[in-house]
Amino acid sequence: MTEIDEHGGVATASSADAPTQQLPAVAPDQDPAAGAGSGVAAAGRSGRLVGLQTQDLSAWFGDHKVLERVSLSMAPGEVTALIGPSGCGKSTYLRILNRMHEMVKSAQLAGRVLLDGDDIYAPGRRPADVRARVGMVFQRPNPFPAMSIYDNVVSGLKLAGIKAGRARREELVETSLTQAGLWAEVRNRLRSPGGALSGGQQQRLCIARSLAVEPDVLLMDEPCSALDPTSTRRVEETIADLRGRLTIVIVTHNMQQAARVSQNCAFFLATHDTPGRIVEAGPTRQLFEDPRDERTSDYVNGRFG
Ligand SMILES: Nc1ncnc2c1ncn2[C@@H]1O[C@H](COP(=O)(O)OP(=O)(O)OP(=O)(O)O)[C@@H](O)[C@H]1O
Repeated sequence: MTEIDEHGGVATASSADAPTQQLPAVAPDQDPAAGAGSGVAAAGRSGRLVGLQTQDLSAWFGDHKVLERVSLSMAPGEVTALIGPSGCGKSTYLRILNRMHEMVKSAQLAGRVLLDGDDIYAPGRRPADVRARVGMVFQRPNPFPAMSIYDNVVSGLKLAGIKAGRARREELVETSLTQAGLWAEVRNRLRSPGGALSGGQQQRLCIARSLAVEPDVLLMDEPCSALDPTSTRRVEETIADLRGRLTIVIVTHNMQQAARVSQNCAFFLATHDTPGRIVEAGPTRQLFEDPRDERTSDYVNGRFG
């Protein structure tokens, strides 16, 4: 088991969780260009589309094991949706992908997380560097309410420790707000407080704040669950526009949303005495129209959860 100390350091792993079983994974041969829309450039700092992969990932809070050997490939430039009933470990899994899991004191994990083939938990890898490449948007929009729209976007850079001159900041603010689908609505009031925007606009502002850092991956934890249907649609349009620019992993309880926005899907399931595992993962269309596992069929058709 890999122990994470409170500073984000990682101690040695024992062989207790050595891989014994390969769980279903998204086919690695999917064509990333298929998600590239109209041939737009990759938005990430590395200038190309980058994939994310977990290998036999297990996680604990204290003695409570919440994830069991989760192996999954999240294809570059595509949207992967994580679905499953409440408590099956989706958010925990997502938080492991950008080293936020270790912010909980009792948190532990085993297994590997590979960003573009490199282990984000390798000794010496700084959590802040990982979080600059793997951004996160949360369930509730959390802009700084008193800070201007402009400064909210720029704050992403400051939080990530990225220095940028005034011209570069202005360019990033416009680009990020444009990519987040908010520029046209706020371009004439960039100095107004972020808190004065509607809930849906605030969520797109938070997306812009994440994009300003030019991450390779954007994690979204139920980004529309606090939004009305119109705002939800705008955020979904934003996700569709971002497809092909960066790799997106989204947790959602909304099956229609998973079907609308994602190209790949992973169905997680836990029981009262077994930790969360992936039951089935693959192209979204297959999971929804021709699932291999009866539990997947029952879940996506609303028969439980
Ligand atoms: N900070 C924490 N400390 C202790 N246990 C936690 C913590 N966060 C989550 N858990 C536990 O881990 C398990 C997985 O929770 P998690 O939030 O990852 O599930 P989820 O599938 O995202 O659920 P939901 O869909 O309701 O958000 C649950 O049993 C939960 O109680």
